[in-house]
Amino acid sequence: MSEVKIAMMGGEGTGKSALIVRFLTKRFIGEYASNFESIYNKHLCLEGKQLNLVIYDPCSQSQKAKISLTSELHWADGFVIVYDISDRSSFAFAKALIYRIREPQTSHCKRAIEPAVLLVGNKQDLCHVREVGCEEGQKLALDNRCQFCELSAAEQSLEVEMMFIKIIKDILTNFKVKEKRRPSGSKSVAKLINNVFGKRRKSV
Ligand SMILES: Nc1nc2c(ncn2[C@@H]2O[C@H](COP(=O)(O)OP(=O)(O)OP(=O)(O)O)[C@@H](O)[C@H]2O)c(=O)[nH]1
Repeated sequence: MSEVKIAMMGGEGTGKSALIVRFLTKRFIGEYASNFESIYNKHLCLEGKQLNLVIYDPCSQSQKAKISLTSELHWADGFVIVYDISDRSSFAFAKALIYRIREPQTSHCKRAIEPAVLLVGNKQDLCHVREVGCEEGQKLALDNRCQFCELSAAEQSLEVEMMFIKIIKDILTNFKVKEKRRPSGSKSVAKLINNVFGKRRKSV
């Protein structure tokens, strides 16, 4: 069974826990504990495949502490970066996180394939006090090879589900690309070994 690991990142109070709880339980409860980090597990079947989904929800901490992302970059297959459309500073922080994930030095951490990233503008129900335009989110995502959506954890259960499905599908596509690359690599190693031992056998 494939394991899919997602890290939820973003500024304080942007709705990371609310999105996870909405996805897992279809409920919005309003207040969520934020003084400890959590790992959620869910079994699901997608496109006929059984998956074990693991979601990491960090505890509330200073933005400076969160920006390093070192352990998350080693651990996660994909990131959901959340900002609050009614809070411009949370968008600036989302941007910093995306730049950190996409910076070239980061790629050596874990992979030859860059992680899937989905940028989420949450709290769309607060559009009357909007500080970040939808097109700004779209542009940030497009410029940095991320998916994008705007939604409301408070009001939109289906959209939240679709958002998680979207990032999971992107991660599965990355797994397939990795899988395709592996056999050709091992084939060339096998060929090399054969050549060496083949030659030796001949000379005996
Ligand atoms: N209006 C509105 N409020 C929301 C929405 N999503 C979350 N909230 C509220 O925003 C506040 C913070 O939500 P959390 O889910 O705790 O946010 P978080 O990002 O996990 O917070 P930290 O762990 O402290 O960083 C709570 O009061 C939620 O009820 C939304 O879609 N609309």
